[in-house]
Amino acid sequence: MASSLFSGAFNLRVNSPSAVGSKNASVDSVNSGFSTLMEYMGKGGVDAGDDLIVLFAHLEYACKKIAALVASPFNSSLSKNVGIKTAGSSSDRDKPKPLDIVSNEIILSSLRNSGKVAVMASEEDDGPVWITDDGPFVVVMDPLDGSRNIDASIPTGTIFGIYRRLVEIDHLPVEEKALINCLQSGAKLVAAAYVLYSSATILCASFGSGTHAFTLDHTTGDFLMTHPNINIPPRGQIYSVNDARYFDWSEGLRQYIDTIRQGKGKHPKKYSARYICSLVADFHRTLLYGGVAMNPRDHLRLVYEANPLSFLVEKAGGRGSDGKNRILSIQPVKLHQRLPLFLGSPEDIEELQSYGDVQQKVNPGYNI
Ligand SMILES: O=P(O)(O)OC[C@H]1O[C@](O)(COP(=O)(O)O)[C@@H](O)[C@@H]1O
Repeated sequence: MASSLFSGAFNLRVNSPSAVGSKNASVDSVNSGFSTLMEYMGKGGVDAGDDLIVLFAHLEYACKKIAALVASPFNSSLSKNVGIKTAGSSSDRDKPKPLDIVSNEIILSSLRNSGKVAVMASEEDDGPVWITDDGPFVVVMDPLDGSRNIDASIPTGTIFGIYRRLVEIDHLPVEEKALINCLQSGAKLVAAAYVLYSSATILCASFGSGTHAFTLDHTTGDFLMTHPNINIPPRGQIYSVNDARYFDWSEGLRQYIDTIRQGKGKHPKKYSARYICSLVADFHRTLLYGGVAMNPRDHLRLVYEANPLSFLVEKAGGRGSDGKNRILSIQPVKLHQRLPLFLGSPEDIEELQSYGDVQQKVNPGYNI
């Protein structure tokens, strides 16, 4: 009984108008069955190419391991890096590592095993890691965003951006070409994805045509397409920001938030606030329900967070902005460059930007 209910729910999804009315005709054939991420990437779907399929198979594997790790009863000692020594050991090597470091290692090992990655840059590392000379791809990533919330079992996420290796600079010294490859503008992304570790584990990806979400089926280990061709609502009714910073905000941002809270903006409805303080979770909700998710101070990273998420929101019909400029048009100059970030529905972002001065100028450091 339970299993027929379960498959019934799946069939509903398969036959839903959004699944049938997909933008990409070749994807329709896949949507006629409940497709996995791998099937979708294959020839019957988006035809992402063998190299990218192999890479994603490895990323999938790494993220399933991270999903298990964040849900593990043993993760609280990992997340605190409290230095519990295992019996009989005395060296630092045996100390538990924080979850974001463990996640970084899991993904790096998968990228190495894929054989498809020339260079990887991670929010957790000081500089890029050169992996293999002939790898066709460059991967930039935040291995475990929101990990400061993990002790309270609040959702976390992994973010990836994937570029092609710049073959024209293959002759440069490794350090130089590694950095240049990782500093490509977001407009050159060939794919981006995030994985949300929450009540469900969801992998949301774009390979350039549409943004699609796949939910991990724990019974088979497959990521099943549950949200084909996500279209962010043109306008939402939710704003997502750390409100406690109100008195550090610029005048424009205060006015904007005051206006939409009271239902006096272009949308004559009072907005509601939602803020998980976990970027992937706040972004995922925004993608599905619309509105705007923002961090107006120089905090989030252009390379690892802003670019991949802007790529995904744009492919879903939304916008990614630093308050003034389109994120994907900003040329990164530093690997760990930080900036204000506003992601969301096109009409909400346009209205927000019309207030001009929405970036937070002061960043006093909030130790929480
Ligand atoms: O403290 P703020 O400005 O609300 O920032 C919260 C944001 O910072 C993050 O925790 C990422 O910051 P870290 O990379 O320092 O962990 C996001 O998940 C979240 O959206």
